[in-house]
Amino acid sequence: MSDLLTPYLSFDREQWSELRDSVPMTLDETDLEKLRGINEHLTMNEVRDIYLPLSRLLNLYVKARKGRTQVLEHFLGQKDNNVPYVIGIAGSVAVGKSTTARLLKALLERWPEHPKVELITTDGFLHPNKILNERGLMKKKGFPESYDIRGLVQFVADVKSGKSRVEAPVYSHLVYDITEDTKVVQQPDILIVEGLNVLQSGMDYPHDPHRVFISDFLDFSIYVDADSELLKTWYIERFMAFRKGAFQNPTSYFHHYTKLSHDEAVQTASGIWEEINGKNLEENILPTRERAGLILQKGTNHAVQTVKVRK
Ligand SMILES: Nc1ncnc2c1ncn2[C@@H]1O[C@H](COP(=O)(O)OP(=O)(O)O)[C@@H](O)[C@H]1O
Ligand SMILES: CC(C)(COP(=O)(O)O)[C@@H](O)C(=O)NCCC(=O)O
Repeated sequence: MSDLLTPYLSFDREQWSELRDSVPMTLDETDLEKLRGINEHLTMNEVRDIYLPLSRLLNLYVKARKGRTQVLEHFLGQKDNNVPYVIGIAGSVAVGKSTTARLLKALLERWPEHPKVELITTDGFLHPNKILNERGLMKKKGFPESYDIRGLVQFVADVKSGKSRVEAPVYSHLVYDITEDTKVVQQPDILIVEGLNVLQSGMDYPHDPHRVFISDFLDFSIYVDADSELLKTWYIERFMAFRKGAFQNPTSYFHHYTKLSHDEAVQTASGIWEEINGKNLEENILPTRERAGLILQKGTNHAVQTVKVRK
């Protein structure tokens, strides 16, 4: 496609990082400590060059949306309704959605216009293992049929409609199932919804067609992208790190993986990637990429190489 015909403006790393000159914010030591806590592998260069300009752009979008809402409220003679601004973050398993979401939360809540930023992950809306087992879907976690998509859409719709208190179920990667916990969202200034399915539509759910999608309630969306070979490597690396950490816990669903040799464990992770997550990427996630308002394209070491912004 010629550049003129693409709906995106494309910035290479250098061009994008130059936009940080217009970011009237620096990071102090407390901020840096907080950001380091999000992910030890995250480099501060990456935060400064890529995510600070991104938080600035988002801040401008939030303010513009607020202005538009105020026009409507003025027209209707209403007071400020405090409707949250909703940002969706999509992309493959292991691309870094969760890290991106937590980082953006930390950066966005530093802006005085929107100090209260909440984060929700769509895995809370996976069906519990009991249902997945009954339906023969245990090896389809993350595929459209593994989610209570109506519950998820209703949740986002409730938050966006300004409801004062909305609850979501919580998934645990450790027990590999839905827990008894709930996540309560109470009228934040910004809600970040992170999950591989946030840009999917009714077409992606032929078993349960629905007319209202998550995207109907998103004010902005980001797709985090990388080549599938890299994604597979990152998935295996994370699996190996979990093996040394969380899987050691005897209550972990994957505790038995700690008994495998190094090579067997790599084989296992590679198999899960091929059979489940890589397949889901090709079939159900990658086709939604061009629905995003902004695409972050990562290269080796998670360094963002290109940023594409919808015109
Ligand atoms: N910006 C980053 N820099 C370095 N490592 C990262 C970055 N983002 C993610 N990672 C690493 O990549 C892996 C996947 O990240 P995660 O946020 O858990 O992905 P997802 O939520 O998409 O499954 C993790 O091991 C994480 O530490
Ligand atoms: C829970 C997930 C489906 C991701 O869900 P999301 O938060 O993106 O909705 C995924 O991390 C997962 O567990 N996939 C199943 C195969 C595996 O164990 O990696």
